[in-house]
Amino acid sequence: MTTLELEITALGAGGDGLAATPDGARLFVPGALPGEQVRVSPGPKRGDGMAVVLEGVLSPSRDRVEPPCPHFPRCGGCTIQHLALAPYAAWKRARLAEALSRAGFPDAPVADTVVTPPQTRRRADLALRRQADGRVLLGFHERSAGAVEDLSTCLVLNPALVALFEPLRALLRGLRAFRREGSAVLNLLDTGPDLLLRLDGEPNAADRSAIAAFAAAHRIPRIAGGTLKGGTTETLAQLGAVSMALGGVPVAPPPGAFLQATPQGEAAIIAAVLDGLPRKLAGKARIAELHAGLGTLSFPLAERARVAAFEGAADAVAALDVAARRVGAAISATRRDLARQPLAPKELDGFAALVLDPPFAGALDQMPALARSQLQRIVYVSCNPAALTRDGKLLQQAGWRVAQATPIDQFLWSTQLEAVVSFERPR
Ligand SMILES: C[S@@+](CC[C@H](N)C(=O)[O-])C[C@H]1O[C@@H](n2cnc3c(N)ncnc32)[C@H](O)[C@@H]1O
Repeated sequence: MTTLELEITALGAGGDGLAATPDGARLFVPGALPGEQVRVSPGPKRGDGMAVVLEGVLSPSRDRVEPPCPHFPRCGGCTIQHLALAPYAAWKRARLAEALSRAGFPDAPVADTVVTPPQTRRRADLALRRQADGRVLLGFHERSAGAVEDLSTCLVLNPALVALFEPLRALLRGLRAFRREGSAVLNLLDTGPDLLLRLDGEPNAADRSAIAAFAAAHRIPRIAGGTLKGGTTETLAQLGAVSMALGGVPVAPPPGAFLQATPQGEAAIIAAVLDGLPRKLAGKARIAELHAGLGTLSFPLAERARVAAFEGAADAVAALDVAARRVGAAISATRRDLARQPLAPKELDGFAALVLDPPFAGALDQMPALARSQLQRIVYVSCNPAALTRDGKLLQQAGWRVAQATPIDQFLWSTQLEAVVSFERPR
């Protein structure tokens, strides 16, 4: 094929337009929208078809809009800025309906998508790269290849974090600890930005004083350091306490801690989780919460029942435990690796409901026990439709049904999709 004209029939899960060649081969057309007539040229082969290059849009969709960010479409942070918000939200809703349908729930009631506004993301994991000439690139990985898109701005992140881009580049330029590769986790807490720099070298005394001066100049209470491999972190500068209110309770997040990406997304998730619980909970009702993190859901849940919270990360569970004890919240926080040691069906007896919020991989190891348990309600917070399909199918096979499902778009203009799905066991 040299160039080809074809019609886009759908928007795929990866945000590419989908089309078929006259002989039926599947084509992925980045940047194209359903209903558009486009001209394409050959691109790389993919396992499930061929990615092609969009040469021109011959008849644009009415849903096409001008992408607002100068870094679009190179930056991997956003994939779908060229689609108007209403069809974008409908596409995300349809993806959740499809994920549940594949799990065996074709008639699941799926609410409209909760879309979060631009400039509200309070957490970013940025890639850092030093060029041969010493220049520092800071941004998200580009969609193609492993390059880093050097960001001058970002329309999804909170401006308080964007304001740190240029000063952070200047700091990194001078650090001996930063040789070629690194990453910066930027969390915006109630006490201000909280930074975790993962670099490929050891900070020396000059690095440490430059980092401390940077923290003071930009009112950053804490900057922590770590290696690219992950693992333990070290406080490099601490000018004050760090704190984040979760369900109204102040918690001290460890460096680089998981936070729900936006305050609006967090509020929508909490509302959907609480709404997914049984209508009536007895005074002494107990709720099991898996993958509790710092307690984003635990504290709101503790307003309704006693919460047995389980979490794998030692520093997160310690922060949750300290905060819960300080305010006397009805939460018992236990460290447990739920992949290696899932809760057994017997341990689940007596809970009025269970809430789980697993990482991207889902909760495959935990699902068989949940399916077989005596539980009547499971509220599943998902950040991966494929894992939700796989895990939901196990519940479907055990006779569970979907009571309600809410898509939540915390990562505006991306292909990511979060959802809160309430499963109930028919009596
Ligand atoms: C999507 S986050 C949700 C955290 C929390 N519910 C919140 O809303 O902030 C997933 C959580 O699962 C935890 N996690 C990941 N793997 C785990 C495992 N094998 N066992 C227990 N917890 C795990 C992570 O540490 C993280 O806190």
